[in-house]
Amino acid sequence: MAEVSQDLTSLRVGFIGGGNMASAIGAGLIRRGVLKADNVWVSGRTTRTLGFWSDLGAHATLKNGEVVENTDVIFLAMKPQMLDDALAGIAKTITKCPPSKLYVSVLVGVTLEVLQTKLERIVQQPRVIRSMPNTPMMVGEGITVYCSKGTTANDEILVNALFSHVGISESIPETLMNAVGGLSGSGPAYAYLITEALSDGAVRMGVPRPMATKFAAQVLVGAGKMILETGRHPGQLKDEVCSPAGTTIRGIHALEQGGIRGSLMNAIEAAVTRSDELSSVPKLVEFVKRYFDMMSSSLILRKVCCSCCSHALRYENANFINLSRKFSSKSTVGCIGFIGGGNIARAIGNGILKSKLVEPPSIYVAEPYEPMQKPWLDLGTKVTNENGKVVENCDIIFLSVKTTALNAAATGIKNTLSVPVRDKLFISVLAGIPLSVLKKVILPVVPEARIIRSTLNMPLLIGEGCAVFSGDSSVTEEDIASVKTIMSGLGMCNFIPELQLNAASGLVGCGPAYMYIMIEALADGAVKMGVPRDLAIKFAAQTMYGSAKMVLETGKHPGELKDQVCSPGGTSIRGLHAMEKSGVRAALMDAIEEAVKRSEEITNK
Ligand SMILES: NC(=O)C1=CN([C@@H]2O[C@H](COP(=O)(O)OP(=O)(O)OC[C@H]3O[C@@H](n4cnc5c(N)ncnc54)[C@H](OP(=O)(O)O)[C@@H]3O)[C@@H](O)[C@H]2O)C=CC1
Ligand SMILES: O=C(O)[C@@H]1CCC=N1
Repeated sequence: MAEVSQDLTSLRVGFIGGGNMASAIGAGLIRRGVLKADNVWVSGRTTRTLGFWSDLGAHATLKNGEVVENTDVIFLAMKPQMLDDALAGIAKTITKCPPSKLYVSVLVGVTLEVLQTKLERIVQQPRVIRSMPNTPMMVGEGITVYCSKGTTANDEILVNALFSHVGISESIPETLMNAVGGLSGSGPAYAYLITEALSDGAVRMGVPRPMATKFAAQVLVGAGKMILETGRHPGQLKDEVCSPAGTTIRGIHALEQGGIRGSLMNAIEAAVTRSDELSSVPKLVEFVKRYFDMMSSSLILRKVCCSCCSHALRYENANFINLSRKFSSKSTVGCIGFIGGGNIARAIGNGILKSKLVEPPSIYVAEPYEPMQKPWLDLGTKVTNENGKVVENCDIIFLSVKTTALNAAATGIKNTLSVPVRDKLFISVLAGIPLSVLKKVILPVVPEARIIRSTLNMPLLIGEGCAVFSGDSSVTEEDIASVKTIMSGLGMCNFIPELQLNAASGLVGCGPAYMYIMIEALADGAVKMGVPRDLAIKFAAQTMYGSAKMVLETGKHPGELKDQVCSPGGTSIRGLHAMEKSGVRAALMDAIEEAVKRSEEITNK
């Protein structure tokens, strides 16, 4: 396996083709300090992408031969249909005979056999690795699979080390390359489309656009990471988000009615079919001809409007979002209580303990159901049947019972208090229950209680949650600081007006369940095309996670990021077409609408 710590700063790396994929790999590695910009050489057919590389401090040239002469590892990073042209470019511009070099192809569908045969035109016995990376490498969360021919063990170790610095990297048999590529290579495009559609659904229900896109991306980050870190089945994780007769199951129903699983499987099959087509040499030749015909007419267009066509990926100039996810405003919190010790309470409790905000004995949990008590006892927290005990001992109390159990929880407090209490901060996680109702139920039992209403999601468990809070004027600045401190290790935290809370919860609270079934469906699609199940689930989750992180870290529109994945006439656009035909966007918007309607039903009960 790769030695990720291996020092690669003296390695000289070349890219023939400096577009989207080369930028994701090369700029990702340079920005992480893995490669020195001065050791990177990049060539293009035109100057379109070269300015980006010069600005980065790399050597940019129109001569492919210069790249081969000056580097040890050469990435072939042009479109598959431009391979012949690029190799001819090397032969034409080389000034001295290239010694043995390692070639790494990122070309979708082009087999090792074809690569080797073609490379033999310029070098004897070429060492070649066929790889399939993806663009979230730019933020260090890519996936690369590769296979090789004629290489040495050191070549594989080196390439694995390079790719491992910017994400997951695995060697697989060549027979699986197209199938995995349909999931991981094209997958970011599906994930961006899903992000955009979730954001549209939330906007439709009244959430402002920047908030909707940020929450949608964080839901993908959290869900993907939950699968990768817990190793649990996506279906199991989905079940934990779906309360009986709750909001999420309504959303899931809408997704299933929209045929979401079939549609995602279709997307993978369509992309893999296109890879298989690109692997077939006669079809490739025919495609090259069509491509050149199209290119000659688009070159005329380019002359007319070259300023607007000349945008390459310019990540360093991109409007990076300062997420301020981890709050620095530290406020001290005393003991923290939970009335109701179920899934979401455990997610919060685990997160609090993981971030070492308090020790386990400072957490009090009232939970009557014995099997639910066990995990809390195992954590070393104090567990009781008496709600009153929790309220007496804690200043901040999470109300985390089922929505239908609110009145019973308040009665439970009243009946088990040994002394009168007042002036506590309650944070309700009950979907749909408005502040007015919460106050009516809590204030008679705990006078002067300040109440915050929230929607949180399960990826809190691994520090990648998304939480939204609302409170009225009784909630103090100090309360807000305490909430932010509690949330500091749990993920993204936002205060919003109560009016927007139901709409946001249709995305934030329920969203992970939508993601889990989509990850499961993407994995099913890859399994259908021959990828082993464990790899398929891991790659599907990582693809979702990495793509969502791209949206959050680059601040670019998901549509723009999606375009960077979709090569003209390539595999990803085939997959997207399959998804659009089955109405995936409408299904996702319906899911949010249904969940919000259910929240409103609960609110108005
Ligand atoms: N985008 C993605 O998400 C992924 C892409 N890939 C693979 O990566 C490869 C590149 O895709 P992508 O980066 O998106 O495409 P881009 O169009 O963004 O980049 C292609 C680059 O190749 C250059 N090029 C074209 N012909 C030649 C030539 N004869 N000599 C030197 N350079 C040349 C282009 O220069 P110019 O602009 O001047 O024409 C451009 O810089 C494809 O093979 C694709 O299958 C694999 C996985 C994911
Ligand atoms: O769409 C394409 O063909 C390329 C390969 C995988 C991702 N983008």
